Amino acid sequence: MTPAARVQASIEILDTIIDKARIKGAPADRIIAEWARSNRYAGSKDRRAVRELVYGAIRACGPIPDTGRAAMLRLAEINSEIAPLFDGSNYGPPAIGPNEVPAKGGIAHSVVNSLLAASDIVGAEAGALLDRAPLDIRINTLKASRDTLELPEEGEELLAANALRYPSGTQVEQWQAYRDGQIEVQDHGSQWACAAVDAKPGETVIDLCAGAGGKTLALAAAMENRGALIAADTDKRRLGNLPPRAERAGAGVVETILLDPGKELEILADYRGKADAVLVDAPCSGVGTWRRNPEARWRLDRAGVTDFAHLQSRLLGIAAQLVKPGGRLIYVTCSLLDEEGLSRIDAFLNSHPGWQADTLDWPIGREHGKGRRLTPYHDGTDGFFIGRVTSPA
Ligand SMILES: C[S@@+](CC[C@H](N)C(=O)[O-])C[C@H]1O[C@@H](n2cnc3c(N)ncnc32)[C@H](O)[C@@H]1O
Repeated sequence: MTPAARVQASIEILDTIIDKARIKGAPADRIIAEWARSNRYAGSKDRRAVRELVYGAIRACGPIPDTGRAAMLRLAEINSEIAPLFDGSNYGPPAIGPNEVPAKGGIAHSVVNSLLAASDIVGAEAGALLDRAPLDIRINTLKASRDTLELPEEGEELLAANALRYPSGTQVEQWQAYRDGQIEVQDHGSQWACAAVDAKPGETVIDLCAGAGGKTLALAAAMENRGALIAADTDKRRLGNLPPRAERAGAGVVETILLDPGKELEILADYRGKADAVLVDAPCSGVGTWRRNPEARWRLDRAGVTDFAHLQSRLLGIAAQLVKPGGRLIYVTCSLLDEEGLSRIDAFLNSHPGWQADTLDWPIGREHGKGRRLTPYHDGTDGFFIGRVTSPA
């Protein structure tokens, strides 16, 4: 593909991403993958270049743009190599007209900007939400040790016990250590979220919103594969990805349980009042992961945040019934909106007398309400709110 053809392909992909974002349909990643599948003439360099252009344009636009072309024109405003490629060549985009208006820049649309500001995410804190995320790995102590593991490239040592950082785009999936399950890709902040669970060998731990098990696998390693580790989720497709990952990681302690929305406690009845720890890695607006999914901000609205807050409180209520007396409930959200973070813990403590918030005294993040906040700007991690509460003994 010529550079101009790559720009035109990116514009068309952006059109689809914009349409789907409006109806909360398929995410950008899936749309790009689908384009690559149905355009086999695009080689690996083309695919990489198109991906860069698409994500560059998404990051450059604040509110949702009207069209893919307007989004690309916005990128052209900050990247001088793009405008000359609007050259009207075969397969390239038509020349830029005198009255064409690029999409707006900024962080997001005004409603989201005010939600962020209300949670004190402004200025550089807000800007860093759109940085490119580095690639963090966790050394899987079920199969390797930090002292002896040899990797093809030297990573930056991070604060979490088994974390290393590589530049964005490092192809760790091609390393033998990855194929052997000795390392997992996991954001440094997510590793700290798992540390908050403080899972120990022999305990009964429930990962109530396990998804594909990003955090479950870290819990299995902390438990040294001993005890009971239940990975539950309502999403069959996501949960279905966990068993092969657990097998690769040697995490034999993991048991998956598919939940029915609204009947979670019925399905988990055997564990009522039995768990030493329950992790609620709640569904959320994902503000803290915009570095990876920058188009997620085009899907976010006021009503969506309110819906998430209701679901988060409901899940906390379910989790509380699974925790044994004196046990721990860990609440994690990758949103930085207080309504989805510190307010949920405050509401929980108000409605659950006798429960106590624990202090997470860590060398990373900052105290935030009755929990801890990690942000891309302050900590170089995805954005997280992490809170831990202990049930009355
Ligand atoms: C933030 S994601 C979890 C990510 C996962 N823990 C990880 O580290 O990869 C939230 C998950 O909550 C799940 N979820 C949504 N509603 C739920 C419910 N009622 N009960 C349990 N899980 C639910 C979603 O399917 C989604 O996988």
